[in-house]
Amino acid sequence: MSDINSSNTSFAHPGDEEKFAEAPYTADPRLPILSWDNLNYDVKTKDGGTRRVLHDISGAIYPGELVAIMGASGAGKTTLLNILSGRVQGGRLYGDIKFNGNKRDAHSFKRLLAFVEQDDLMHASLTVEETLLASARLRLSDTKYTDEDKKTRVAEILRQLRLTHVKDTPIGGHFERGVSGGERKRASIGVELVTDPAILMLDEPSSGLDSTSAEMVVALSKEMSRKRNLGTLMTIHQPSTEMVGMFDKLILLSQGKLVYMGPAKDAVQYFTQLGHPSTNPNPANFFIDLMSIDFASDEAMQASELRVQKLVDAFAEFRASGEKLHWPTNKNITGSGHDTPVNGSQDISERFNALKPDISDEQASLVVTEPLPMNRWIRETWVLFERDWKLQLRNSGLVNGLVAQSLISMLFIGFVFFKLGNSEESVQNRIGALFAMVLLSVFPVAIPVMTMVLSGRAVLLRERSGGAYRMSSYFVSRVLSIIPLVFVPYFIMYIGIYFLVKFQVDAGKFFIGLAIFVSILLASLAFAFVVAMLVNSMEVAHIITPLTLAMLMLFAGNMANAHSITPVLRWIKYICMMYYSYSAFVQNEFSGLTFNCKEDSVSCYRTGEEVIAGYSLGNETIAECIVINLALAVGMYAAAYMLLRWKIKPRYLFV
Ligand SMILES: Nc1ncnc2c1ncn2[C@@H]1O[C@H](COP(=O)(O)OP(=O)(O)OP(=O)(O)O)[C@@H](O)[C@H]1O
Repeated sequence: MSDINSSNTSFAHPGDEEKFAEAPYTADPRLPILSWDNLNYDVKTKDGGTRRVLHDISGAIYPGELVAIMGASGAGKTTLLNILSGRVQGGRLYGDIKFNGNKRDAHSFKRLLAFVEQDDLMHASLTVEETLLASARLRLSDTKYTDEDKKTRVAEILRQLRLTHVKDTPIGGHFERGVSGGERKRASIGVELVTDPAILMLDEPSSGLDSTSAEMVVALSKEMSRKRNLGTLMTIHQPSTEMVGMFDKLILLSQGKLVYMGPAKDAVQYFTQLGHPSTNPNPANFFIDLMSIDFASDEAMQASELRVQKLVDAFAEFRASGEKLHWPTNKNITGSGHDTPVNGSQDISERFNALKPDISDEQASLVVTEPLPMNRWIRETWVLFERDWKLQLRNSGLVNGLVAQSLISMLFIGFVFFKLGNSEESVQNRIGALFAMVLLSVFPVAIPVMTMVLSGRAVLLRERSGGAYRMSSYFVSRVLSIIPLVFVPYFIMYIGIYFLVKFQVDAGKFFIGLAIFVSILLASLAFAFVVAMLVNSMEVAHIITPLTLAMLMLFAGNMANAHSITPVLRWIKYICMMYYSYSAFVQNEFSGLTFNCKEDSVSCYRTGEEVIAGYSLGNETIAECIVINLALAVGMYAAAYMLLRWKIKPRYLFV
């Protein structure tokens, strides 16, 4: 393949030449933006063998054209799209893929690829405009674009995708009403298009949409391909006749083999020439019927397998011997009718031969395809913080839940242990109130925070695979945006409980208690992050979190005496944030207190120091307890971050 002449670089937006001058791709319509040759993909079977899922697939896509991958269920459409987008994991991949005529560089390829997943993974409570703007702010360079430029670009994309009228409507999701399915899909496309990609790939963009919305998505994809000179590739299950008419090229797959790749409008005629005249007014249904395996009986299966194999062989022969077999029309390969400067007499086999790469049967290497970050860390973190903060405030269930639970807990504890005084009974009540405070700073904090962090995982995966930001920016912004959300209602709870219960009226003790409270809240949040990063399933997380916390609670020093725990398990208290905060709370509150024991009392603590010693809670000073709790929190945040990096760094097969 010829080298790309940089002078051919085309600019997506007139007037933006300066900004796009560094675009590392050309959009010369005579040269394929992506070509692939002899792709073979094997997966492991349960019996330890291998199964070939894709067989010798070759093809190419040119700038400005819209190509559909079609085939029956299990034909290999998604696998091919994943391989071409550099998203396939596991198995063995052989062959060659070239981007712009050259071997792909994982980082720059990902930057120039817009991949729209089948599920529209966006934050439900952000509006359409906010969603696109966040994508633009994160994925466009600040040195090239001002914030105004980014807003202008988003407005332009909204207009092109016919989304301006719903720009202030939330995306919506399972539990909240938002834009329609078709609008959501178009918003997903917009999120990817803000970066000016060279290639747009869409996995089943019509799934779940009514026919009108599906047609609009395909029509807009075509319009975008033309206007922006994008090579657009989509998998599609059973498009309508109108949709088939919009595609420039079709890639027809059956059982992982290529049955046809060429102009969409010539496909019916091609099969007619092979002795299979169309039997269905919808060409897509005709192709699927022709390529499907009939499992009704052994005979039907053999007959259909034979038919498919003949089609595969015929297409291979067609490509190999282009001298004899020509396309029914002499138009260029794209068949798009747009101004493609391709020699009109050139036949398809020549075009395919022109794509022959110099390397073949190359086995894929495993790479971590992380595009390089676009902006400074601090800016990226700030954009993410702003978005997370907005998302959290709009999560009324979470905000109201945290406020309600802190107020209810405050009133409940406050009035159960109201005005403790210094009676003999007040010792038990004080102990109970302090332990309740510890429990309330752990369970009701860790569980909702873990749920919130885990529920954002799908969007994180999508954004990370597009290289929208650094993992550290995500982590820091997530932690920082959650802290005030939890701390504000819990501070109110602390103050309320302190004065209702009437702990020692002493400013020093009040603020030391507050410091202990902060340390346990930080540790609880860190614990929630560890669980959210450790597991993938919400169900498992909801079992693990309360179970682990309930186990740790046994070591907090209230239920079991810290000194008398079975030696083999005693070490657990040293990693138990509840133990340190409870110990610190008890020392802070009881030191300096005296109690009025009844005359006939036999087991009355006379001083607070006796209580601290009786519960074996004075081993570490208050300062040590706070420092250890903070160290535990830092350790857990570090562990959560390492887990995040490990989990969200999928190793893709890349050729
Ligand atoms: N990693 C894998 N392990 C095992 N089998 C796999 C793997 N990847 C793909 N396959 C198999 O390859 C075949 C093609 O799968 P693929 O998902 O690409 O089909 P598809 O044409 O997209 O189907 P559908 O339209 O139903 O989504 C299927 O039989 C699938 O089970």
